[in-house]
Amino acid sequence: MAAESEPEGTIKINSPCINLEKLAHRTDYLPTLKTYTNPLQHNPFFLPSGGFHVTPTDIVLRHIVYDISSSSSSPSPHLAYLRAGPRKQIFFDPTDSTRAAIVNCGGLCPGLNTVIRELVVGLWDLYGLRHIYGIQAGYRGFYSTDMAPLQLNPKMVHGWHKTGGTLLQTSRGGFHLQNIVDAIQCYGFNQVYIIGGDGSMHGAVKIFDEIRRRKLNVGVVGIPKTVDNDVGIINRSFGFQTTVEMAQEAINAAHVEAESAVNGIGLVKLMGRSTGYIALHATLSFMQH
Ligand SMILES: Nc1ncnc2c1ncn2[C@@H]1O[C@H](COP(=O)(O)OP(=O)(O)OP(=O)(O)O)[C@@H](O)[C@H]1O
Ligand SMILES: O=P(O)(O)OC[C@H]1O[C@](O)(CO)[C@@H](O)[C@@H]1O
Repeated sequence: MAAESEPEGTIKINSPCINLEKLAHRTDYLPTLKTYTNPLQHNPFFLPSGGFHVTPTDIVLRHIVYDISSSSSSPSPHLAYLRAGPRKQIFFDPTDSTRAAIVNCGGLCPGLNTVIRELVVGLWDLYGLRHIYGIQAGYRGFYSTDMAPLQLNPKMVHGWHKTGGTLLQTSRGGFHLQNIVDAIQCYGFNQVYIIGGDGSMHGAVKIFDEIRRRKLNVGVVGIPKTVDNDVGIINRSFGFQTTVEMAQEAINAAHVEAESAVNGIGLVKLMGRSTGYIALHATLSFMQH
């Protein structure tokens, strides 16, 4: 595969075998966007070793298992995605005016507070950001007059990973595209991190489309949240493991009851939507007969 980088972040692939999924980027409509050296290079607590940085030619294949004798199970060209991870050059000035917003929407999932905390600590300590805001109660928190964004810093989120639920609160509904993008513009946010399920991600795409239409210098990041672990292109969704552990406790309790009764049967109903990974993993790891 021959690949040629244009500005950092965009890439031209010359391979009939790889079909790289196009990722919308601000350079599509802001071609002269300035780049900056990633501050991780100079962080005294973080020394990136060789091969640490992800380059524009790093990809992830959609399918990793193929039968090369069968044309039907070997899609051609192979679908691939750009790999996420730290780049040597970044498109935000970390020391200056960059303002980040974090929002979570939809239902609860174990680990939400941990993800928010890690984002805040990572942005603050590793990238040097000093303007990080938590949007309260989902999408409506961008524009609701009674819920101003919360200014976050590592001290404030110190113990958040020990608390369940989400300390930013969450909600469904309230997706008003123009109000949300107006608020992003008004608060001067340049980075918007959206933690949510499929509904939230549909919203994230619409938000980026509107940001592109207005030609704003704002990056939108979708962080998939599903307790069901039903997103095929990631290894494991956060919260899934905790859910499996809790499910095992329920199975264990039902098992004890069933064994203590004559002809006893324990029945445990688990969530998991159409995939059943929670039931599968909890049952396999319990393995009592
Ligand atoms: N198609 C869509 N376009 C824009 N916004 C959407 C869309 N679907 C849902 N949303 C918005 O995204 C937010 C979360 O959606 P939803 O309640 O469906 O949860 P979710 O993100 O799918 O998470 P969960 O898996 O927990 O249900 C809501 O504010 C909702 O209004
Ligand atoms: O509220 P609904 O549409 O019944 O969704 C329930 C589903 O939501 C989840 O709790 C989380 O996606 C699934 O495990 C469950 O099947």
